[in-house]
Amino acid sequence: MNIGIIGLGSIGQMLVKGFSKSGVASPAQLFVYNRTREKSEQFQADWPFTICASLQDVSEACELIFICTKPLDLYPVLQELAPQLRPTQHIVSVAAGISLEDLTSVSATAITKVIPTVTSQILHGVSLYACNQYVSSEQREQLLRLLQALGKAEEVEESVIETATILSSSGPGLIAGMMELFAQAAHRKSPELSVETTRRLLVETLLGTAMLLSEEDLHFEQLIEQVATKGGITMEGLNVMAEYLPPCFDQLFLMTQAKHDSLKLKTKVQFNEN
Ligand SMILES: NC(=O)C1=CN([C@@H]2O[C@H](COP(=O)(O)OP(=O)(O)OC[C@H]3O[C@@H](n4cnc5c(N)ncnc54)[C@H](O)[C@@H]3O)[C@@H](O)[C@H]2O)C=CC1
Ligand SMILES: O=C(O)[C@@H]1CCC=N1
Repeated sequence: MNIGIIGLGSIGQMLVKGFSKSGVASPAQLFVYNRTREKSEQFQADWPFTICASLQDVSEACELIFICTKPLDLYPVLQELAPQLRPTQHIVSVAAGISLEDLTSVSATAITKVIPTVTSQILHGVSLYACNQYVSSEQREQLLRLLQALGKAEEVEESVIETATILSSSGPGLIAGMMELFAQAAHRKSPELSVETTRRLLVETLLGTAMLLSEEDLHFEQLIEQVATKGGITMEGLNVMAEYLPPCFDQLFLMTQAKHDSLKLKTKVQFNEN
């Protein structure tokens, strides 16, 4: 099956790499359209997909089409595609903050909302997904096979997709942000340890931690028990985090939800005005 990718930014590129590296689809099966063609040409050197000259070219060639533009650039793309869609085609929107209801209002055809993650370029991470009522079981299976090649796939209700997005999709950026603050604090305490060194120590620690949790199927609490010797040092750090981090994470969810909501308002205007 040919797969269309519209928008070759972080997520479009992740899909090209992930599908190709996993072998679930070869570059020959990928048809890419990006607003600026040069970007596609540069990327094509490593991943020999087909560059399309228009949305129509993608639509003619592909049964499954991922729209990977930024949320505010999605409406015009879907609006142009809608009249030419065949009943067998399946559209995937990866835009955070655009509801299936709004998407389906433009085209009463098979549409799935997928919230991917950049970590899927190395075939790890979770893709969240929710399908509309027009997606057939065969289309769902086909998509699931692709998403599972990128890591794990988890079907979620739209009512919780925005909270889950912060964990699985914003997560890599947020974790990197936390690690940078951790690295900087270590350097402030011991300036003779360069920030490069503190970062390097943390990356390896992050990798080992994730692998241990996953391979031994440990809960966070079980790992904490292994590390934090009773009456020892780690417990002091855990106590500080227990005091200061819950309000920080509550605020993080508050602010990211507010951003989701304002994005939804802006995109809803586009969908309702037309
Ligand atoms: N970056 C991430 O980790 C995640 C992003 N998303 C969603 O993925 C979407 C894309 O995000 P990014 O890849 O980060 O953005 P990006 O800005 O890196 O990429 C967007 C791409 O779309 C292209 N584009 C814009 N209008 C176009 C059009 N009319 N036709 C063809 N191409 C067009 C741009 O040239 C650009 O290459 C967003 O809707 C975002 O909400 C979802 C989950 C994770
Ligand atoms: O930051 C963003 O808007 C996108 C959606 C989730 C992850 N990245």
